[in-house]
Amino acid sequence: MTLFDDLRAHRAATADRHILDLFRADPDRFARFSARLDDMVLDFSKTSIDEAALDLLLRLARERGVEARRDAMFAGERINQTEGRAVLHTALRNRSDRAVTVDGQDVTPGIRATLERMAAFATGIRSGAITAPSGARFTDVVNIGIGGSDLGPVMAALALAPWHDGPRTHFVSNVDGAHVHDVLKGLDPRTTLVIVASKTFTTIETMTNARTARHWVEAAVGAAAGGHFAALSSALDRTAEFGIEPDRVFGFEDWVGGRYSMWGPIGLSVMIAVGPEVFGRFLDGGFEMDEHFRTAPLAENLPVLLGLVGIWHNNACGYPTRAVLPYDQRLLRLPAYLQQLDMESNGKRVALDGSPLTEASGPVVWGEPGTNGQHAFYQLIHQGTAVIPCEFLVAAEGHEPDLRHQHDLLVANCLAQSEALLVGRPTADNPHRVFPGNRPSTTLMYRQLTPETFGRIVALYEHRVFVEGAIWGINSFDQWGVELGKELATQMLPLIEGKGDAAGKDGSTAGLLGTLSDLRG
Ligand SMILES: O=P(O)(O)OC[C@H]1O[C@H](O)[C@H](O)[C@@H](O)[C@@H]1O
Repeated sequence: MTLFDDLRAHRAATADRHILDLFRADPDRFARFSARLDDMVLDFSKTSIDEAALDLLLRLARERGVEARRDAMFAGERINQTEGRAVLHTALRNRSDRAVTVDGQDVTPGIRATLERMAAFATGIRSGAITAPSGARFTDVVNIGIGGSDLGPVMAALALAPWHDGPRTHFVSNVDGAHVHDVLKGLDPRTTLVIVASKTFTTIETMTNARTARHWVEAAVGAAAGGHFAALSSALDRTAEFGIEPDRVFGFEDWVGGRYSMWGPIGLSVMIAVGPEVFGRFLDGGFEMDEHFRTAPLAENLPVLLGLVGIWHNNACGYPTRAVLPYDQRLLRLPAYLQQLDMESNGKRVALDGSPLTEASGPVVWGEPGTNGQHAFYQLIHQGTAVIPCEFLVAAEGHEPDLRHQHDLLVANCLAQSEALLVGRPTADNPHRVFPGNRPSTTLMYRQLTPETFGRIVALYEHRVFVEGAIWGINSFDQWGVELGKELATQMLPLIEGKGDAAGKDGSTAGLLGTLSDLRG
């Protein structure tokens, strides 16, 4: 019997019990099954986790070595074994005097120097001291990147909108020409700064969009186009090859994973939008969560507890998905961001040693902001046959004092939804109107979506993914599963261009290639 088996046995023995019974039996349940970091509270009392389950989960975390692995990460050990790399995105937001070493070398001075260069550049663009070669002020910034070089900055630009006082920011990610076309269509190349964001500087979508943007700028300003470009990458040889001036290149090391990279140079577009000071407050928030994760006892540790809730729902209850439901419009892109963070990190089928996993790993993560989701898919959450654990996020205060009544309505809806999921309406004269209730949710409540809070939220989820990955014994920091599609796309392109032969392709693919050529005439 493993602890996973014990958890399942405990779940089976208590499956008929209503979560409301847990509240009846324990008036302190909310206090006992919630945790706090400053003005942020994680409530997981509306789940079926009881004292015995929590004990087992905490034992599991210890048995699976979560603490040792966490310490190894912060110590700069090469815990990303399949790529032979350290995992040190936390170093990007290390606001302390502590050295962070990789192979005996303190990486902090390099990180600080890059951050200062970013700040000088961002300040220059914002003040107009750095202009286009013509002397024109940059009014718009276009970040071209995809995956980890896009989702974080896109999410942050919206989350930090109340602090946005710099040039307008735009994002191009999809290789679909519609994306770059539609974004550039509304802009003036003479006053646009293009930031090419790519850790590897080989990603075909980004390189293709970057070349398109280059032609667009060149058509307007000719040889001065170089002065409209900057690059964010860990491949400095390739940025030079692309023709980007070295003083416009902001580098980072291979121990920053793409989906963990928004804290450093990949965040430049955000820093230009909100300024280095506000960006620094975002880093402060991330650092605060790091310190908490490193030092708080497991039973009070927010990322650990959120991870254990995930393990309970996935491995003990067998719920294969979880919904992230921010009642915070400015977290609109959090679910998309988490889809990469969580599913690319923990969507794995083998353990660190290559042996097949015997436990289910990364669940499907999905969601939309409330209240919009309520008018779309909540029907299934309340009355569908699948149980979907819901993760609500909500701020006590909005940023629009004049619209306090709307914020009150927002918060009322958030609390009403978790209450409805819990309590349900089990008896009704019409079965179509029955709400079974007893459906689990967590709520993360914070005072306000400040830059610090936003940093804490992102770091909370990063470490939650870490905790779950450590418990499953997988490498959360590689992503081999994205490679095959890339390779096949490269091989497919000549066939799409009508230059190759579909012999050897499976019947469906050959059929679709035939259809494509028919449709194209
Ligand atoms: O930043 P880049 O090197 O361009 O990579 C962009 C993205 O593409 C890859 O396919 C990976 O799956 C992602 O983890 C990465 O964030």
